[in-house]
Amino acid sequence: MENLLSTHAVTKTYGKQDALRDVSIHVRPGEVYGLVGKNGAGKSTLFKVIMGLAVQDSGEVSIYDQPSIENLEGSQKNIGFMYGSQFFPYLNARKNLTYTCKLKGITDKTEVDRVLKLVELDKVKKKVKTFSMGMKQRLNIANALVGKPDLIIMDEPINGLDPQGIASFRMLVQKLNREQEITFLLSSHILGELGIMASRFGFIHDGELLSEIDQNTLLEKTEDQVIIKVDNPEKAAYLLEEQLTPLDYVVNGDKEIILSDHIDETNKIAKILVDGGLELYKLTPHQQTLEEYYLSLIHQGGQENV
Ligand SMILES: Nc1ncnc2c1ncn2[C@@H]1O[C@H](COP(=O)(O)OP(=O)(O)OP(=O)(O)O)[C@@H](O)[C@H]1O
Repeated sequence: MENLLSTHAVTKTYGKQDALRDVSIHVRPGEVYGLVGKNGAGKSTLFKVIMGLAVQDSGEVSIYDQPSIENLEGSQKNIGFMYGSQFFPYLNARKNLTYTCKLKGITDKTEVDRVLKLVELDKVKKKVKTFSMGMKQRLNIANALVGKPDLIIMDEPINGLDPQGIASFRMLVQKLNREQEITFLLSSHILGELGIMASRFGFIHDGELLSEIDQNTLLEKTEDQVIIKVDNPEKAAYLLEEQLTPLDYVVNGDKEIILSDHIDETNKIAKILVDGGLELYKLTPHQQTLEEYYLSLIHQGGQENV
């Protein structure tokens, strides 16, 4: 089995609005897959289609490489979905999850304890209404874990968490992925965090999947660069173009020159600029971030799939 979950050319429109256009993603067993896209990119719509909560206009969803429509109910038991679950505030975690078991038809009396232990809420007795955001998030995960799914899907799971909550969430996902062999499909527009959590990425923009790429390839593609800040960027660009060829650079919104080649020649670059009478404020090596990579993909209109 190559893919635990895949979509094939899924298209969905709301009136005249294209929410998804020919979106094909491939989530392999054992991955933490990060679906990256800004607000309105189509992430939630894709998840709703996968879960059967919205109906696509065309295209297919496959679970274990089988079209899910043939065995929708059976297939979806393998998926835990976290989409802003609502809990009973006046009940504790255990009672809320007992209710989830009832809804899912799970009769095993040890299931609630098993999932509460996995998220370290087994000793907590208080009502859910007194939970912190981080605790609610762990309860959300426990809720998705009920019934031992192979895949957990979470839409914007780190929204609203503080930095400490985000770090604990990341560690919990990585622990469940490693120790319980659970595959995760997560979406986020907080790219820095997703960048260190996921092992593969799908980049979605305006309803289209621009690229699918694994962590190692992403590292190769997020190029090393040099950032230069001077008093006169136009003159600096002219001097550098004159003396370093070929030269690949852009000027960002802060009027900094971002060089993608000649990055090992910082001494030479400094000399060209200073000899040219420029005031040099900054000359620093820089590794492109996931966010910058995403923006460059949007700029190029997207291409490769790896
Ligand atoms: N029920 C709906 N009716 C009409 N338009 C919708 C509906 N749901 C989503 N859309 C539109 O479809 C597009 C994709 O929305 P979607 O919610 O999937 O994006 P998203 O990437 O999840 O963003 P966000 O994080 O802001 O929810 C947007 O332009 C949105 O306005």
